[in-house]
Amino acid sequence: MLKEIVGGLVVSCQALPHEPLHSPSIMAKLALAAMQGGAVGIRANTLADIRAIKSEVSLPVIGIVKRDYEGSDVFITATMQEIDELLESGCEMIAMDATSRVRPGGVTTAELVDYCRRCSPSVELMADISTVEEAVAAAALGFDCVSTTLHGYTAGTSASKLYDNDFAFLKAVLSAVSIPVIAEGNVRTPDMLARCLTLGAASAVVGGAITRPLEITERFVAAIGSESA
Ligand SMILES: CC(=O)N[C@H](C=O)[C@@H](O)[C@H](O)[C@H](O)COP(=O)(O)O
Repeated sequence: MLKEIVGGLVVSCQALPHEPLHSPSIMAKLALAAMQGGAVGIRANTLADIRAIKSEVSLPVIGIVKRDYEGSDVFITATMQEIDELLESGCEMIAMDATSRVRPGGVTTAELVDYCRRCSPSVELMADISTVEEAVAAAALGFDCVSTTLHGYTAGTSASKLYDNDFAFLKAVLSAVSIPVIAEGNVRTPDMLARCLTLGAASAVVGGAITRPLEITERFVAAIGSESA
């Protein structure tokens, strides 16, 4: 999959149960629109959504399963159960939380990588990281690529956004690891996407700015009146 997405745009098609577009068939249509618009890959959540997307588009899919567990902040592909669901989905790449946080049940990220490699060696693995140290650790564990997905979404990084200081975090990760780095998280405009690729990101994943109309509407509404202020 990595080869197919280098230099291109991956569109994340996700809607959680509390979101208006929550539905596998809607995610499949969003993926179709993304493909027709020129996306080279899709990122999607849950076995049901991935199945629906795969029946609608031919693009490779980065699969995740978001599930909350008591006693752990890890929610993106946290345990072997989620890995099993993704292996069943036929996705070409599995993304999992690769932060330094403790996983549910005490399973380690290294054990999950090992499990994926044994069960399905052809499925590529993406490490969703939040810090440079986690990116370095993920490369050492044998992940095929790292994604900046969780930068800004952990207790230690919540004050930061990927685009701060002209993508300073992305630059730091790019200089720290030799495996491909994917820019993901708050890439909100075409100019931002272009900047990430110019800086050396292998690809970028864009979600909300394309597939979450509620978020897009809120941004427009927030601008009302701001010109005169
Ligand atoms: C932090 C987290 O849960 N990120 C999730 C990871 O799959 C998705 O909710 C994001 O939409 C995705 O990372 C793309 O980011 P953005 O929607 O900002 O372009």
